[in-house]
Amino acid sequence: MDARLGFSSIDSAAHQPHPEPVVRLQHFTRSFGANRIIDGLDLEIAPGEFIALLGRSGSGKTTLLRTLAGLDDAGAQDVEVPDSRAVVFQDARLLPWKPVWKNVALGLKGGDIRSRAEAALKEVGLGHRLDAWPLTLSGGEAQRAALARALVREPQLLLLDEPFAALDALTRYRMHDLVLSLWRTHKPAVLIVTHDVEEAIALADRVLVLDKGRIVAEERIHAQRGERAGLAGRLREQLLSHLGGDHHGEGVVPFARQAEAAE
Ligand SMILES: Nc1ncnc2c1ncn2[C@@H]1O[C@H](COP(=O)(O)OP(=O)(O)OP(=O)(O)O)[C@@H](O)[C@H]1O
Repeated sequence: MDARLGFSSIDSAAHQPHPEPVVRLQHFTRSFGANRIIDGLDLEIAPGEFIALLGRSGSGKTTLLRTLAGLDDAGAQDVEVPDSRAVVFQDARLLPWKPVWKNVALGLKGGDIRSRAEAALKEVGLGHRLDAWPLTLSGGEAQRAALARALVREPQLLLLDEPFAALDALTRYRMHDLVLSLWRTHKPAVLIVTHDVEEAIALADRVLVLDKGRIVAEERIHAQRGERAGLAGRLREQLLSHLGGDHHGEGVVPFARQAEAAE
């Protein structure tokens, strides 16, 4: 580990204890016709771990997320995931004919559904919009409602597919704070798909870079989230180099080793 920068290659993390993973993919492959979109991918996610998945357009991020979400039946037999999962997409996907609280309560079973939905909406800062119609919400509010709808189910795995991509920068930063606070409270494992390297660095315990359906780089970030601004520059450059690079099946390249070689 590079103590100055607060991040390390996956090699140095090998000595840490490994709790039983909530997600396990072993040599997972998914093709559409002749196109292999996910190519022999190995992935384990620990309980409560926060993972960011970066990758260029078409690298297979959404295909992987849909697989983990159970939205893609093909190959599902090779995929170990928890039963309790929830997904938040780039668009909030609220039903416009139901008030916000009913959107959050949709599909809930058991007693006092309204108060559970209400508590979730208060937690995301929407306690004052319980009876509002979805079309009257701002983009940020709609995503808050989508987060409430996901978390009211107390998922073990929360999947976020570019959830803040359509928001302005300030709203996005607020959503980052909100997601981190919800994550600390509810402790799901999280996988966020994003194009935004800063977002990945700000949020994740571990950043993966996907290219042509393979993980070509992997980075653990140890620094406290409030102290990440300083390491963003160098890590950002390294992650960007993997997003723009041509990998030809080299496998995972630990950044720290590359950094050492460069010094
Ligand atoms: N149902 C499908 N049928 C055929 N091809 C598909 C299907 N779903 C995805 N693909 C193809 O798989 C490839 C990867 O798509 P995917 O949406 O996973 O990429 P992505 O990394 O999420 O891209 P983006 O960042 O642009 O959303 C693309 O070439 C896409 O056209």
